[in-house]
Amino acid sequence: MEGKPARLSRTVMTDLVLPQDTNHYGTIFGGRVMAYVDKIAAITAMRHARKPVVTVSSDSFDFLAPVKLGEAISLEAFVTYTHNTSIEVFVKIQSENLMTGEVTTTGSSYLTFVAVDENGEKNPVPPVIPETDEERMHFDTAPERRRLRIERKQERTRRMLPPET
Ligand SMILES: CC(=O)SCCNC(=O)CCNC(=O)[C@H](O)C(C)(C)COP(=O)(O)OP(=O)(O)OC[C@H]1O[C@@H](n2cnc3c(N)ncnc32)[C@H](O)[C@@H]1OP(=O)(O)O
Repeated sequence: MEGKPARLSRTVMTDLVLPQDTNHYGTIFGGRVMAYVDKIAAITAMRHARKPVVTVSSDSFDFLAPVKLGEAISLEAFVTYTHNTSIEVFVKIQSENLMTGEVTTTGSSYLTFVAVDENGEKNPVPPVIPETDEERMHFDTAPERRRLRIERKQERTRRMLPPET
């Protein structure tokens, strides 16, 4: 399958933080941010694969700074790595104080998707071609992240099994 540059699926999304998005501290709900992250990452993966995708994994999520009521939340996502049927997407989250223009990075995460066919069976994806220094950095470090995820999944699966008698 022919490779595709990461820039072709890069996705940007901005929204205004309204009262219904916030908790009683006047800052955005963590769950709302995670929903945005899953959505933008899924759009990016589908733009790359041009097939339906399902989320199989999300890496740990660090909330570095709150996003406040009345600020803009901006997310940027791009494909960092592909394997046979899986696509890794990096998402960066920033807030912007619309009065001052101050921009703060508030979090980031990697998500992994699997492309599926009409029966929900896994399906091959085109390789990604990194072009910028940032894309190459994420690409070069991806095999190690993939290895750790697979290890973590095996360990969790083992822990969910009933103890042997
Ligand atoms: C858009 C949405 O939000 S969908 C809703 C949430 N997501 C879902 O419901 C998905 C539920 N899961 C599934 O349906 C199945 O696990 C499937 C179809 C995705 C995969 O089925 P399986 O045949 O068991 O897949 P398998 O274990 O071979 O893994 C498929 C690929 O995913 C990768 N993978 C699987 N689990 C993980 C994980 N936890 N982390 C990272 N990669 C993973 C594998 O390495 C493999 O990659 P490769 O083909 O590129 O080498």
